[in-house]
Amino acid sequence: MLKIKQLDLHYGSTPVVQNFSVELAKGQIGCLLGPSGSGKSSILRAIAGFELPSAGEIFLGTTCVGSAAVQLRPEARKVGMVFQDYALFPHLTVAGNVGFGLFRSNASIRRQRVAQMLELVGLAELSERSIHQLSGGQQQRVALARALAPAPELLLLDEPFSGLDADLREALAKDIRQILQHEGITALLVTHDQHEAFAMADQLGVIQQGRLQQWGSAYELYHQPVNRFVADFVGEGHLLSVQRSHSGEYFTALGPLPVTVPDDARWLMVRPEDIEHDDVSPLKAQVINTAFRGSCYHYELRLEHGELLSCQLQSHHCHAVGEWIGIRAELAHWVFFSADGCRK
Ligand SMILES: Nc1ncnc2c1ncn2[C@@H]1O[C@H](COP(=O)(O)OP(=O)(O)OP(=O)(O)O)[C@@H](O)[C@H]1O
Repeated sequence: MLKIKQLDLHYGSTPVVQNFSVELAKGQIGCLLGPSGSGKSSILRAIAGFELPSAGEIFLGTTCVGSAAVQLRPEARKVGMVFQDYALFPHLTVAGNVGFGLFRSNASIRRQRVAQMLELVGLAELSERSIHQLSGGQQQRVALARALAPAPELLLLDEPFSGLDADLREALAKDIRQILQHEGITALLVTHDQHEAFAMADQLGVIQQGRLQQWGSAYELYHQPVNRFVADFVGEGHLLSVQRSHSGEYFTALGPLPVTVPDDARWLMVRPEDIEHDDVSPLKAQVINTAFRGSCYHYELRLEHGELLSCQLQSHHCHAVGEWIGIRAELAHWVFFSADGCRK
């Protein structure tokens, strides 16, 4: 449904996106994750038709809608957009906002479609309210209903939840996923927030300085990151230095490695769930920070020679900062990186 092939974007002579390729099948939800300024919004704007590619091609279905030579007008692309600030019209009611893009339809079809969209996003009761009488989450639903009303083939969502608090963001992300799946709409979301990305997307891409580092499922990004940047950006974790003894045995600060270690492995990735508390373990770590997270405590730990780790323990365990506790490594995934940061 959406195919982007080797896209390059420049602002003036400055390259902002380079050799970017991804594909989404019909009905799939994709997500672009990356630090501020990495080029995520520029990619959405190019898909919507607001930026001209300097190289590469953007296909919607079998039609090339954007390349250095082809630039289909934004309104001819059947692409809907939902922005960070909702961009709702304050002088129109909820229904007026949702029906805004349906100016080509006659009044009765427009009324019907607006009612259907408001039903879909769970706001049927509020159709005559003005925008300022809605909560942030309700406004976001109106923005979604407005973007869906003209039946776009592709929906682009640029940081759609960033004005909302964390709990609402995740709940809304799941609701919107259900609505999009129900309607069979292909969507591409941009966010900084990986919880939101995991709640919503089938396929995720991590971008660094305009270059796609990895495109895959949340599981692949978390457990099989292609490089240190993706490992750092997705989820939490630490890297322990891999050493080789005179006898040829590989080890880290956690002890000998019980698996085959690739020759030039330099770092081992350790996620918080890889570390368990074990009072009788000879391996000790000092608690340097704690954070209560309801179902668990999150601990930052320091090993004897200064290496850092983190772990999550059930919240009835309560260890004070400064305390030494016994720990044990229980790694289910062995992810090694070479000195240049690539996964081995
Ligand atoms: N219209 C523009 N003219 C010139 N430079 C721009 C323009 N828009 C964005 N940029 C620059 O292009 C780079 C990518 O910006 P973009 O908005 O695509 O990043 P982003 O990953 O979406 O960032 P954020 O997460 O902060 O929204 C940044 O360095 C930005 O300053």
